[in-house]
Amino acid sequence: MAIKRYKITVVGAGMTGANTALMLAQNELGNVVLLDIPQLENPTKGKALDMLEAGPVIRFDSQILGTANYDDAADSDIVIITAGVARKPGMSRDDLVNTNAGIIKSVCENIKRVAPESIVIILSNPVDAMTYVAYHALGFPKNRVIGQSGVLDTARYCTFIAQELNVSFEDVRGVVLGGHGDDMVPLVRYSSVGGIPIETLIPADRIKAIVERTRHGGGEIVELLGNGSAYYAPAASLVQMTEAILKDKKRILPVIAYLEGEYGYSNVFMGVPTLLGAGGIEKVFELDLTSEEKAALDKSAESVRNVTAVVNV
Ligand SMILES: NC(=O)C1=CN([C@@H]2O[C@H](COP(=O)(O)OP(=O)(O)OC[C@H]3O[C@@H](n4cnc5c(N)ncnc54)[C@H](O)[C@@H]3O)[C@@H](O)[C@H]2O)C=CC1
Ligand SMILES: O=C([O-])CC(=O)C(=O)O
Repeated sequence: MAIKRYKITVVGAGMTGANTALMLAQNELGNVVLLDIPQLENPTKGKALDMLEAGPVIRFDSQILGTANYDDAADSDIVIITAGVARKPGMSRDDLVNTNAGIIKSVCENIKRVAPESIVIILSNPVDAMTYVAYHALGFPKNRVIGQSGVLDTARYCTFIAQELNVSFEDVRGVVLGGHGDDMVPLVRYSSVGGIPIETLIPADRIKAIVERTRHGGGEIVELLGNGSAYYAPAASLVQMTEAILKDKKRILPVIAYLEGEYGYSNVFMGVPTLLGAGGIEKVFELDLTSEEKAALDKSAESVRNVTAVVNV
C-alpha cells in the first residue's frame, strides 16, 4: 500500500492565507503550497521559507512551498482560496463583490486545470456569492465546492456565550445559519451549554445582545484593526474544515453549501449544517425551524441572492 502525504494548496498568501498555511503545517495535515500572484512571488517564497524554518522549533514535518506557479499546486487534495481584497472600516463585504469575482474566476480556471479532483474551500468575500462563482468556474460536483462562514460565525457566537457564563467554550454548542452577513441567523433554540439550553441560563436581553454581536463579529474586528479584516479565527476555521475532510471525521459543521430545495431554496450557496468528510459535503441537514427562525433565514437568503445576482457566471 502506498502511503502518501496530503497536499493542500492555499491560494492567496495574505493575512488569512499565511496564517492558514502555518496552522495546517503545525497540525501536520499535509504538505502545504502557498500561492500568490507573480508580482509577489519572492515575498510568498519568503513567508513559506520562514514558516518552514519554524518547523524544527515548533516540531512539525510538513513541507511548505511558496510559489506563483500553479503547476506547483498540481494534484492537490484540498485547495483553499483566500485570494482577493479584504474590506476596510466603513465597507460591507458586498462592496468587494466585483473585484473578488474576477479574482476567483481566474484562480478557479487554474485550479480546474491542475487539480481537477480537489475539494475546494472558498474564504474570499462576499463568500456566499464567491462560492457560487467558484462552483460555476470550476464545474466540480457540488460536494467538492465549499464556502467558509458558519464555522467562524459559530465560533464567535460560542465565544460570546462562554464569556457571558464564564464557562469553558468546550461545553458550548451552537449553530449559525444563513449568509455570511449582518443578517446571519444564530439559532438560539439549538444552543446549549453542557446540554442545558442557553435560554434557561442567559436572560433574553443578553441573548439578544450576543446574537447581534455575532452578526457584526467580522465588522467588530474590521473596526478594531483599522486596515483589513480578521485572520486568526478565519484561518483556524479553514483548518478545522480541512481536517474534517482529510481525516474523514464526519464532523457536523455549518458551511456554505449549494442548495437544491433544502430549506425551500434553490440555485444558491448559503450556510447550513452539513456532514463533512472525505467526500467533502456528504449531507445537508435540514433543521426544524419556527416561523420566526424561517423568516430570519429567508431575509438572509434574500441578501445572499441580491449580491449573487450581481456576478456573471
Ligand atoms: N469567509 C470568511 O469568513 C472570511 C473571509 N475573508 C476574506 O478573505 C479574503 C482575504 O483576506 P486577507 O487574507 O485578510 O486579505 P489580504 O489582502 O491580506 O490577502 C489577500 C491575498 O490575495 C492575493 N491575491 C489577489 N489576487 C490574487 C490572485 N489572482 N491569485 C492569487 N492571489 C491573489 C493578494 O496578493 C494577497 O496576498 C478577503 O476577501 C476577506 O474579505 C476574511 C476573513 C474571513
Ligand atoms: O468581516 C470581514 O470582512 C471578514 C470576515 O468575513 C469575517 O471576519 O467574518
